[in-house]
Amino acid sequence: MTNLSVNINKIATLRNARGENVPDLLKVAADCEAYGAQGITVHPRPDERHIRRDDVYRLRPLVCTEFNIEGYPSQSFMDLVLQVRPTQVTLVPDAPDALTSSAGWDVASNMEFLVSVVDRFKAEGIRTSIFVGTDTDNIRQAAKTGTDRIELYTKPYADLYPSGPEKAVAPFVEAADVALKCGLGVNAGHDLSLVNLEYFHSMIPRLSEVSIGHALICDALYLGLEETIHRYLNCLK
Ligand SMILES: CC(=O)[C@@H](O)[C@H](O)COP(=O)(O)O
Ligand SMILES: NCC(=O)COP(=O)(O)O
Repeated sequence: MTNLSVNINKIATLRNARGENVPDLLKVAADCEAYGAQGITVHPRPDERHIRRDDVYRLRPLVCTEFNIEGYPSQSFMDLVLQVRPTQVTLVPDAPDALTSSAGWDVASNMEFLVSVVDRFKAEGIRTSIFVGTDTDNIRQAAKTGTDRIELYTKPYADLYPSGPEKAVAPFVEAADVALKCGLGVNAGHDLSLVNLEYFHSMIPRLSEVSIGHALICDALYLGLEETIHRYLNCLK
């Protein structure tokens, strides 16, 4: 079964626009779970452009599905995660000023660092996931870190999908196959949408989780949050 984890970053973006509490991030998270989402994802970036550290603390007691925190493992980020103890932490190689995540880790070049971070989180019982591209040698290196899972960066798939779904998904099918054979769980995310998700899942049915935010929240502006979440869940059946 592939879990849908709703990334609520963009709810925080809208909330921050007026400096008050509308929309209420915690209510949206609870509603996403009530509508069937199997997880909530947040990406507290250093500049707190959307999700703030305080949001992460306030969300923790409320999230009753899987709580996934994404970010670059700076000391500040690690301290936050170790205090909050989510279900899963997803390690992302983003620079502090990155507009959004735009690449996975070069694992071999960061092996010692990633091993130490993975060890620290796993010692506290927090599931680990490393954000990577589809390069299969890099995925084999990721397995050597001891991480529980990888998360496949799916923007390249989303970009190519309109011009050729089969060509777009092929590297991801191979990458997932290699990861699973290495004993890794496989998550996926970034720019997945109602346009491209069902095909992606049909070609990689053993995905553990997709984390989806930007497109889902945009869809909800037209369809409503409950209907939108139901449509995304239907893509994962
Ligand atoms: C790792 C990943 O792909 C998502 O966390 C993405 O980076 C969302 O971040 P923004 O919502 O800040 O674009
Ligand atoms: N890990 C991907 C994520 O959490 C959401 O990415 P996006 O759907 O906002 O592109």
